[in-house]
Amino acid sequence: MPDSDNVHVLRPAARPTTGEATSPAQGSQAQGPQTQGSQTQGSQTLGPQPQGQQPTSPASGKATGEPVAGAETRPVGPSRTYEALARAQADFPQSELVHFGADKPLTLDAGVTLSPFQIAYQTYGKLNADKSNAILICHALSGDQHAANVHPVTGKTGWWETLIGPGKPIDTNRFFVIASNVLGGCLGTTGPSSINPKTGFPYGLDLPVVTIRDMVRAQAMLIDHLGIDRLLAVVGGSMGGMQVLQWAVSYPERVFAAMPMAAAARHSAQNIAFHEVGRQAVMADPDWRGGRYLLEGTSPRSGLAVARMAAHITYMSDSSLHRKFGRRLQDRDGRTFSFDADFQVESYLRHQGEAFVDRFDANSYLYVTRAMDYFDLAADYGGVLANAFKDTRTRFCLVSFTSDWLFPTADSRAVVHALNAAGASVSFAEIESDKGHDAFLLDEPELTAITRGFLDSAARAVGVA
Ligand SMILES: CC(=O)SCCNC(=O)CCNC(=O)[C@H](O)C(C)(C)COP(=O)(O)OP(=O)(O)OC[C@H]1O[C@@H](n2cnc3c(N)ncnc32)[C@H](O)[C@@H]1OP(=O)(O)O
Ligand SMILES: N[C@@H](CCO)C(=O)O
Repeated sequence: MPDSDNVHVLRPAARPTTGEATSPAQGSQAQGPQTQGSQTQGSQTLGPQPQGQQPTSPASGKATGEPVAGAETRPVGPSRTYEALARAQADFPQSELVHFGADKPLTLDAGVTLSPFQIAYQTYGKLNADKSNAILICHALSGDQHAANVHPVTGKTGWWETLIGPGKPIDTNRFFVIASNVLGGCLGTTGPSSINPKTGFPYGLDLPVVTIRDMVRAQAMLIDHLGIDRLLAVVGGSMGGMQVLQWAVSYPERVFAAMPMAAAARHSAQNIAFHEVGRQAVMADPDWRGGRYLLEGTSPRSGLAVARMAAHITYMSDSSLHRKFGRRLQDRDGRTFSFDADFQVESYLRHQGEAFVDRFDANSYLYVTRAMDYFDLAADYGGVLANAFKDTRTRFCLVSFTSDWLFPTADSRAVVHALNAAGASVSFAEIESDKGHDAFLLDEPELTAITRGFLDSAARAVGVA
């Protein structure tokens, strides 16, 4: 497809040297993107490498792999290696990359424009001749574009391989599946750890605050770039579900089918409160340095890990925590009468915190949680959600989980009621599960069946073989 002078399709891999670091997933980009018609123009270096990509701080010589207090730590070396690899992805992702130049600024809800900016994305399957089989996948808070391939930093399988792949409900033999990293993220789409071309250093807090609508605007530019007028479906969970709803409202004519899971039309006061706790944990870490840790060669690992530990509890349910761990002790016969991780659940949370810090940027955590907090779909429609969906012809399928107390069924039901009031085509399933909010990421047979059925029906309706 034609690229304007200021839109460059970039390929991965002009990655900066990270000392002795080797990728746990080196060479493991499992399914090469198959965007039809893209022109590869090589990679582009946008500026000096952030100092934070070095395994140790050049400023202080201090190791960047500080553990959570008292945690059963992973060795500092490997953590630093993972973190350095993750940081390299911010500007040089192992993904398809589109760079929007000065002629394609992104207008943000904050009232400013962002230009230039880039979007990192993965595709799976092939776009058909009439471009009617494209499905956009929207990821959740800490997700990324690696929905169905081995992750370049962690070496783990894609986060939605339960649903995406050949013969799976989001069938890559039939559909052209696109997954992009959100604006404000840290895996290659412009975010706070990206190089600010005006200064040559990472944006940090100089990046404007972004919203879910901004994320969706940026995705629409990617979809334009791919030459796709209408998406067969937009699918996502949690923050991904917020993006799905925003797509249906912002671009109703471009979304044939929409499938928001474990989502809501606005972030609740309780959820904003949880996010604020997490942000305060990050900002209270002395190594956060007012958001300038990449420049100063530090890393707010403890703060971000604590933020993730607290958040992770909200992604599970009381019964799933009980089922997994109960009151069992971690590798010991009795209590130690100390503050070590005596309980398995403590050890588990510490592990989740540490693992998160290895792959996610602390400032991105601030930006992405903020975007979720600001989300309120009805706000621009006089507080009447049904008006946001007025005259929509998109067909919807909403999914919630019985044990999700973060985005409870009532939130999805409110969207369904609004869609009913707007006369929209909508189906809704509340799935019985004890796995809490993150159930949408797990192998849930009912979710698999519903997703398959809904997408098959959409495909039939538009004549996708
Ligand atoms: C949404 C997106 O778009 S992408 C982002 C999605 N990914 C995440 O959110 C990652 C963090 N979230 C999770 O791990 C979520 O619980 C899930 C839903 C994704 C995975 O759930 P499950 O498959 O049930 O995994 P579980 O919660 O048991 O965690 C397994 C991990 O805990 C570790 N673990 C389990 N018990 C313990 C313990 N007692 N002590 C220390 N670690 C432990 C396991 O070793 C495993 O580690 P690994 O992930 O590094 O291999
Ligand atoms: N656990 C998922 C869902 C959170 O809403 C994530 O971290 O993105």
